[in-house]
Amino acid sequence: MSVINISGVTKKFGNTVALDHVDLTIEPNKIYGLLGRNGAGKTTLLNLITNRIFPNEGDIRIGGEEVFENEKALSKVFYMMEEDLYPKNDKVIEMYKWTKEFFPEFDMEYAISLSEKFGLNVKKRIKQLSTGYNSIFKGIIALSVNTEIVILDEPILGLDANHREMFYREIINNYSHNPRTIIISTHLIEEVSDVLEEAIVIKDGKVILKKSVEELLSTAYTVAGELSKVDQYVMGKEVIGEQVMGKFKTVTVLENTNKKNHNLAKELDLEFGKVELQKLFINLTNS
Ligand SMILES: Nc1ncnc2c1ncn2[C@@H]1O[C@H](COP(=O)(O)OP(=O)(O)OP(=O)(O)O)[C@@H](O)[C@H]1O
Repeated sequence: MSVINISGVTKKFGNTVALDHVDLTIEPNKIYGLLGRNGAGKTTLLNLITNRIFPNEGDIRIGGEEVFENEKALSKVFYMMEEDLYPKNDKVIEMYKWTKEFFPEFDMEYAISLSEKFGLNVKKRIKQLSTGYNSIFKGIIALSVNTEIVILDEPILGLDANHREMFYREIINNYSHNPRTIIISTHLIEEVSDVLEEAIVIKDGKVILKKSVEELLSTAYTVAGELSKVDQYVMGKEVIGEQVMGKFKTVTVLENTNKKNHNLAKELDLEFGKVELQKLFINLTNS
């Protein structure tokens, strides 16, 4: 069963092909990371899913129904956009009330308790919020809205390290109480990697990968130790990153670990480690 179904979708802006025959299935109750370099087509895809723009070709369905001017299908989705669309003169609390009118499942109590937790004064006007607090405000709405699908486009824009950590923890906490489909589009891949179950990588308007993060991380590993021994170890293997510090070297190898590798590493006194999602992403999207 899928909640979002995208088939053969192409979107052009003049001569720019922002999305090129994209097929994608989003399953229920998973946290997805939508990853891609600048201009890859992430926002275009999210705008298409939420019917803000229309494809030149292809079909987009939510819960089996076409999204085009379909209020019922679209009411299942909440889209936290990077853009700021809230009226600047209104107060945070007024925006919470306004959201509840459109999304009756909006949990006001939770929104207010989150505001306290993050130190967001709900009596402030939107225009008085700093960039970070503006993201917190939008993030709180997204977490409280209780739609079947929640889309977050760059949700941690301007947040300091503490607030980012708090926000990621809150996503997991929220999801464990109320599993649903969450799609997070972000550039801060390493930070969000523990939150994600599945990664979707877009490159030049095409979906080049859709895999569980666990599976993805098992496709590579790091190995570290004395420089010459590491060089000996990686002979004939595909290396996608390396770091040298004096006589010490760490490399990222693109392959599954196996017993043979483990034995060889042991012989050479090398240590295995986990690859970072960011490293794999760079390798996938670099060329
Ligand atoms: N309204 C528009 N008019 C013209 N070109 C557009 C428009 N929106 C997007 N594009 C182009 O489509 C391509 C995909 O853009 P999109 O905003 O979807 O990328 P993105 O992956 O969200 O990038 P970023 O990470 O930088 O936000 C880019 O080449 C962009 O310039």
